[in-house]
Amino acid sequence: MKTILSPNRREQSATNERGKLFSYTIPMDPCDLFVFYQSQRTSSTGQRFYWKNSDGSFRIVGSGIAATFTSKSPERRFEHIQQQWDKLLQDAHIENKYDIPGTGPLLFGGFSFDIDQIPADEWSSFGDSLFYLPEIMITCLDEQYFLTMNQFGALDQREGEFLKQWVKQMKGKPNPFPKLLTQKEYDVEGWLQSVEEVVDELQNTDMQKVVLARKLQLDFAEPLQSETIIDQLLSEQPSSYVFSMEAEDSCFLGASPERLVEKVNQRVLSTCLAGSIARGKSEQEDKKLGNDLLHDSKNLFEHGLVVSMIEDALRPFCEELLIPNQPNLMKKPYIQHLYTPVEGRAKKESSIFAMVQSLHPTPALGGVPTRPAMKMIRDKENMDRGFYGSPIGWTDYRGNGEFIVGIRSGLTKGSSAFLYAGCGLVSDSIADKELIETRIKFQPMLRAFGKESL
Ligand SMILES: C=C(O[C@@H]1C=C(C(=O)O)C=C[C@H]1O)C(=O)O
Ligand SMILES: [Mg+2]
Repeated sequence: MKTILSPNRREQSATNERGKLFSYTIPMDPCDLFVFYQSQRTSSTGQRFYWKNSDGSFRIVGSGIAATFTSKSPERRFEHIQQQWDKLLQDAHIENKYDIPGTGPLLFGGFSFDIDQIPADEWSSFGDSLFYLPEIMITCLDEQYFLTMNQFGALDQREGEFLKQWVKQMKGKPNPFPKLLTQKEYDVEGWLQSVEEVVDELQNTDMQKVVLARKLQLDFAEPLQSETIIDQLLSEQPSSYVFSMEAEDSCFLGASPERLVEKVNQRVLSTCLAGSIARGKSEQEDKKLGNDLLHDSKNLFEHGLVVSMIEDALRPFCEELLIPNQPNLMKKPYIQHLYTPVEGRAKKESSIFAMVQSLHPTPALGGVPTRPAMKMIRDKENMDRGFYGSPIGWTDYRGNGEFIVGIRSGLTKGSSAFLYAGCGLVSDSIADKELIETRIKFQPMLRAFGKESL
């Protein structure tokens, strides 16, 4: 069980009990949220986050931490975060005239993949659950911009006006990458062996799917700056979610194609994503590969398990749920996936945290049945996934929010980076093919770190 909280963090958690929250939202002129993130390097490194949704219509950036939320009880972490959040909001003073999701007090953060895995040093700043209420936040929805400030103790509203003027003048370019010293692909032979062992279990037991991941380590000559990597992700993966969350000297970041759940008012969206194939070099080859994927029984099975689980997990929270019978293709640079969109109408009382809890982990990252698959991953993967493959996202004080699955992602810590990629194993998986699939999935993050390929 993990109980990693630095003294610093514990102190910040205590601010939750420090008094009344004052939150104040004002509209502002258009600005570049990423430039704002960069500009906060000196004042707020380790306390920033960035988020862009897949079509770019919604972006948020946060800087400075007004309060940190963690949970002392890993088994009840989803409820605990929710309870602390509700308590803080109960007597908060909120001035927000705008009915815009993602404005006003908002929590940004995520949960680790598996509370029972032995924690790795590199994830020590994240723990089992970590959420921030930012001091300063800029929200952009459909090109409307808002500034939110959160503080314990009364706020001087003139500060907001001052900030707005200051943001207008910001410019900047991220620093170039430091020199790459070494690159380590962890025990490939051992991983292939684990795949064989898992496939053997899948052939001889009731287990149907297990997702096995692996990691790469890159060591640089100097500490990494998260903006250098986000800048690359924003230009190279424009149709994915791009996210970053800093914690002390670490940053979890990535460009994920996979929405776990979005809730705005009563509208619920989720994504079933599993089953993969490379992109073609020509349009014709690309079409052929896509078509092969749409008809491949191994991939369709891998995908179908995700669809049924998501359906079962969301059904109790929704009055209505719409799920197409056949998957589509989702094409991203380097990879194409089988994709089934899910749409629903939430019951009035359904909370996004409860939905996240019931969805995590879907068989896109865990397996079927969930518990034995999780144990298999714990035993065979030989690593701590940390926040990789986990829910990461935001929720506002009105209960709107969105969480994605933190894949195509990596962690920076000081001058090191750890990249993660996995694949869904079923009974007819072939180890070498699955290895190639993980190589393709590493590609976007490797590029974001300035590398062409493995
Ligand atoms: C596990 C990852 O991706 C997941 C696994 C997939 C697969 O095995 O086909 C496809 C999409 C994701 O749900 C990853 O990118 O690391
Ligand atoms: Mg796969």
